[in-house]
Amino acid sequence: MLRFEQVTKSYSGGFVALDRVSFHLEKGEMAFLTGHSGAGKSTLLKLISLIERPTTGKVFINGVDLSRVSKGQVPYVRRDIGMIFQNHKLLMNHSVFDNVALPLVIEGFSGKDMTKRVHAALDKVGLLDKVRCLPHMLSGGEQQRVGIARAVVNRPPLLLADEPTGNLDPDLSKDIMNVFEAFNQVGVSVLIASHDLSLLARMRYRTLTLKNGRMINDGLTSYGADE
Ligand SMILES: Nc1ncnc2c1ncn2[C@@H]1O[C@H](COP(=O)(O)OP(=O)(O)OP(=O)(O)O)[C@@H](O)[C@H]1O
Repeated sequence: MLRFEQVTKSYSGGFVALDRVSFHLEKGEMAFLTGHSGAGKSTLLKLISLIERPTTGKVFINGVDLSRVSKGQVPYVRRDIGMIFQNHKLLMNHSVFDNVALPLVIEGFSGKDMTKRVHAALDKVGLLDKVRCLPHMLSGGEQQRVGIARAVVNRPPLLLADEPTGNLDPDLSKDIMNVFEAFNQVGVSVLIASHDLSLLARMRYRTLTLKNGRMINDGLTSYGADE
């Protein structure tokens, strides 16, 4: 599904944010990406979503070499990726429906087709009853779930989340993780960047650990939260 081969990313000025990183995320796999602040987590996600390009090395999604993807083809690659952010970037003066529908509007959907898909996505995150609300009428956890519904509304095979539980208390974080697990159980590949070590330890998924841009660990978490 997703493969990094010896990927290095230097930003202008020469700072090396990622240093020869290699890993493979299988189709239908769920994994965490962790590491200290500045370790390179967001940079790694940006290389997958083509916000940034590697300095050297290659990134593949479903066998497609992203270095061969031209600027004009970027939107087509992004269709296969659902992105979820910590601050969920909702349009605050638009309804929950409009926020979730946005990716479909961009793709040219309208009418019943669009409504059906938006309702299905909101149903999956448990927010069908909030469809007419404005985001400010929702709690932080609910707003995050709207962000997830928007990310999955065009049914991408890969979900990327950057600190999706950053502002949430442990119970709400667990709710959000349950939503990701439910998508994973129907075959969606999921990669979640998080520095919440206790959450990672509770979840017991494969964890990729970055330190100063190097991948220093790839395996089950061993933070020992509930041993
Ligand atoms: N556009 C940029 N130009 C120059 N340096 C950058 C740029 N983006 C990130 N960096 C640097 O690259 C390093 C890695 O940043 P990145 O955002 O990937 O880290 P992170 O692990 O996601 O950190 P955090 O957990 O704090 O979000 C940092 O030292 C950062 O300052």
